[in-house]
Amino acid sequence: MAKPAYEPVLTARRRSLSDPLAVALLPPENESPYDREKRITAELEAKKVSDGIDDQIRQERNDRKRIKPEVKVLLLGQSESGKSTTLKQFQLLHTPAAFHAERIAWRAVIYLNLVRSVRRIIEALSPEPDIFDDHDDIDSTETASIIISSNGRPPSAISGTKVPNFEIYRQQLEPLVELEDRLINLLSSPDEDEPTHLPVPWDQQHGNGFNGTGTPMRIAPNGRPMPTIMIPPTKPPLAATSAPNQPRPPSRPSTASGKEVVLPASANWKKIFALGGKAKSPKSAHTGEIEGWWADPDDPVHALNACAPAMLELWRDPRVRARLHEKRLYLEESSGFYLDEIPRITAKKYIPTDEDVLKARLKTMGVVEHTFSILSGTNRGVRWKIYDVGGARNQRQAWAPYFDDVNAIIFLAPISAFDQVLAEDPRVNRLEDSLLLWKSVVTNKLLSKVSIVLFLNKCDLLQAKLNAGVRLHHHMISYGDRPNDFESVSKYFRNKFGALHHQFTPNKGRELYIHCTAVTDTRRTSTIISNVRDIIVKGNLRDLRLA
Ligand SMILES: Nc1nc2c(ncn2[C@@H]2O[C@H](COP(=O)(O)OP(=O)(O)OP(=O)(O)O)[C@@H](O)[C@H]2O)c(=O)[nH]1
Ligand SMILES: [Mg+2]
Repeated sequence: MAKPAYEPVLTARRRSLSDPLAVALLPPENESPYDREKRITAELEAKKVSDGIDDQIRQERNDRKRIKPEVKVLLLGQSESGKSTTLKQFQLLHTPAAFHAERIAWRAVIYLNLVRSVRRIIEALSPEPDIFDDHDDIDSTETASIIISSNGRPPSAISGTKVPNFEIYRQQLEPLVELEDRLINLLSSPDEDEPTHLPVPWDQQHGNGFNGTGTPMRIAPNGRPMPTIMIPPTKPPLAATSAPNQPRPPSRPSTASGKEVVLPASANWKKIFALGGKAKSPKSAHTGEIEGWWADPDDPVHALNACAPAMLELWRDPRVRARLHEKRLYLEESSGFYLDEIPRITAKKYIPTDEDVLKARLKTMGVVEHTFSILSGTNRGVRWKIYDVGGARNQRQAWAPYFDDVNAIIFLAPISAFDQVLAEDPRVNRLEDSLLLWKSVVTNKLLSKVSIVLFLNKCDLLQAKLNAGVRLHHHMISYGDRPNDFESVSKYFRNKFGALHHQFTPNKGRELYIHCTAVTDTRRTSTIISNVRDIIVKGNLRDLRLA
């Protein structure tokens, strides 16, 4: 009989005879060929089972190596606190190629931000009271940059500098009304006045891909709302402020009449580089030169470029600045940044810089998720999921489904907003709202095991505001007569938020990490993000080990 390929007996025979187990396993001396064959078959069978178990163990070990730890972070805070800007900083740090690839798509948003700033100036300069506005000069829907007069009088009650060129400016800049409508239509989904439902998915929209009919809230398969991004509403068109004899521009479509404007956050919209009517091929058929949007006569850049000299003159007019100051309209707090960059931004071949993108304002509706992995350093291989939520009051119900599943929260409180009111409710002070929101987050039992990092944000604006002489005490009586400088004020807020956490957290052992931030500042923010990342990962790994 042929010998089996495998001869375990030989192995056993080599064992030392002083080993009792080896002796016990030796085949009997007088083993018959039949018994031998039976024994070898049984031993082969046992080896197969044993090898199978070994393979399984090896496989599991490999699987364990492949499954990297995952960290889920939720960005929380009121609207305009800087959540999406923080997310952009994470993207810039960890997926810079993707961030840069999207840069050009922010062009339309930046144009709209600039156009709105200019229009707000025109409105503020108007000698006519705004007949469409129920709240005098206090814009009920877009208060990010409105400072309520500390003496309690509405800003319109403060008479002052006249701008003799107002009518010329208004006429020269009238094309911006139409341009604004175009940009809004380009970036929005209609009938989105209050976000009771999220817009239809991109691929279900009709026409040019930007306009479609609204359908009930988009829900992802996991039961969570799908992401969208929104642009803040505007005041009525310039027509509302025009002199009685001036012809009024045509009324705006419903999407633009002070309602929210929706920009889907799907990756698709970001692929739309051409903002005009025709998509351009990258190379001209005639010359072989690269062609872009600037070669498209319908692209908004042309209207913007034509208005650039008037915009520049308006913004540089000392009387205009004086009037804005009197009316306490600080455009620096919203998209005023672009006003200092008019020639660059209105250039035909303008490509947004990283800073431009970081400062571009889009209101978030729903929840936006960003995933990345850390490829180097001590936290190599950790997978991150960051959820950016809409912070407006009617968006906050979308937060809760994420509470039972996150490892960390970065809460943003814009402490420069101590003298501002909520866009969604002008009766509510922004800082009061932040404190209440903070309290509800730190009190929440579902979040008791979650690491919390607090960003006291917009410190750059706080500094500028305090330097300009705005006094915290006028808006927060409890501040008393402490010095009105940055150090004292930021320390006061640090203590106030810290004390609420200390008093109300259900987890007394939880350490709170507080940073004073200006999340539009990439250099400072990247250092903070690295620290925060380490803290969160350490906490998360510790929890995994304890589990
Ligand atoms: N100067 C300055 N501007 C900031 C800072 N943080 C955010 N911003 C600007 O404030 C605006 C609002 O920031 P977002 O990040 O969109 O705010 P958000 O919290 O995502 O707001 P919602 O999406 O409405 O919840 C943007 O124009 C930002 O560029 C900051 O620290 N300093
Ligand atoms: Mg946002």
